[in-house]
Amino acid sequence: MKLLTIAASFDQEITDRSMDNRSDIWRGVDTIKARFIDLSDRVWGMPEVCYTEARSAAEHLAELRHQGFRITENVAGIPTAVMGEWGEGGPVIAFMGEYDALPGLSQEAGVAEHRPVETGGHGHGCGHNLLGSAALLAATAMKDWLAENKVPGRVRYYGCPAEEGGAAKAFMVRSGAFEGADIAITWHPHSFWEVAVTPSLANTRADFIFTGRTSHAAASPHLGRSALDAVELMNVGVNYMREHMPSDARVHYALLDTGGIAPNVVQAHARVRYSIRARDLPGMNELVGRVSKIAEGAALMTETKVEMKIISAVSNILPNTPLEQALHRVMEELGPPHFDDADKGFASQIRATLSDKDIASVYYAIGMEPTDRPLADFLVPLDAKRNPLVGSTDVGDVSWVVPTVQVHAPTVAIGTPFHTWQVVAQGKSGHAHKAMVQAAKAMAGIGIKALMDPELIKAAKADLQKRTAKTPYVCPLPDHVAPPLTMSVA
Ligand SMILES: Nc1ccc(C(=O)N[C@@H](CCC(=O)O)C(=O)O)cc1
Repeated sequence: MKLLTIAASFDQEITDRSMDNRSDIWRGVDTIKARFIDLSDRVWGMPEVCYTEARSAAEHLAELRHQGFRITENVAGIPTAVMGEWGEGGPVIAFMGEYDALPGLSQEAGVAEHRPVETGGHGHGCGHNLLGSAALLAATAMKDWLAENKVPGRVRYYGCPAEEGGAAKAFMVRSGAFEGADIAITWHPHSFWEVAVTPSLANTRADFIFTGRTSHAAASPHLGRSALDAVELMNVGVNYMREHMPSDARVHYALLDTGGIAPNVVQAHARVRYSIRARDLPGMNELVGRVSKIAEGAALMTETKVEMKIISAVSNILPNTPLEQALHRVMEELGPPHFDDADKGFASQIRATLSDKDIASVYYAIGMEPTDRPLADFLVPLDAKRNPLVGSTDVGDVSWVVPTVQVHAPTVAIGTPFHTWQVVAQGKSGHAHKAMVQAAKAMAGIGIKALMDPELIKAAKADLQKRTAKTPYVCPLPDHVAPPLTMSVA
């Protein structure tokens, strides 16, 4: 902490001192950022999907050890989940990182054309290489600041695997891993520089496993009962349900087992995975019930048997107004990343691979008319007239038990759709590195603000209390469901 030279009034003193804290911590981020940019690039180069992030988690663990955090491995019984804590007493500020990749998105870095490194290989199509590394950078800068200024307080870094479909944070919340945290801070790569205020959908992934009876499809079709027919009928039934569900609900499916490759063998087994999403848990549970009735109907029609197996589930995100407002002020003070001509040049090449609709769609989400800028150089107003187009995230479950806030930082050319090769291609770019450092500064900035201002933590907790008073958190994971550690290898 700097000694104060100008202090016109007590209020002024508080403001000036907290400004000083933030500029100190931002300098701290700059001092150590190179290690974390390297970490992000290394994780980019070892893309590992859903619960198989052994090397990526080991990289994060090694950095936590190097920085002197107290380590908890195997969080919630998940081998690729890790937690580090540093400090004593005071409030507990939690930073959450991710490092899982996506299947099928292998792509070279730094080129503006689709060029897989390895056909069918994985890739960081959601930018989680940057996500985990910048969250660890923020946690480390905060730890250094606490050490230097001898301020009581604890900082935690949660290394969270399997955000893409594995709901790791929901399992971690269920196991009590977030107990004791006063606030939770994270970020996500994005087109824009803003406080993340868009809601997310509660989401359950469930497999419907049909069993029939095999038979010769020409000689004795009347003796066979087709599990594949049942899957087809179930999908038709669900497609008819669509008209009669809330317009913001989403239901989609993937065929995991179609029963074999021979049309002349009646398919005795088939499996379809559903993702069933709604704006809140009661809405989602109702839809899960309806989809499961349709599955039973399909089994009845085909004289097959059906078993429903929940794979994972996440809650919707609860906003936190005091934290969002405080973070917005921090991001205003900090400003967007400063991109240079090389950054803008590469982003313009990526932009040329996008359609006008891709670009219009992200501007529509923040209620703005499209511009020609390749990269975001402005802060989206907190009260922008948003038209959110939303997915789901396991950050949702954390937000129900700990006041949570998230940064969006512009790691990609404006309009880049996520889960595409273009995100992977930009994952080690100059603009992604600058945006990840800026995200770390915003996270460390709000972290230090909360740590030094007990009123902010109190207000954040009161906001959470108010939002959950009538609808307490009920974990969407049934008790018997364990983390689906082998879901991506099955
Ligand atoms: N800031 C973001 C957070 C999540 C996602 C995302 O694509 N999540 C997946 C994961 C879904 C889940 O966890 O249930 C999805 O919506 O399909 C994208 C941006």
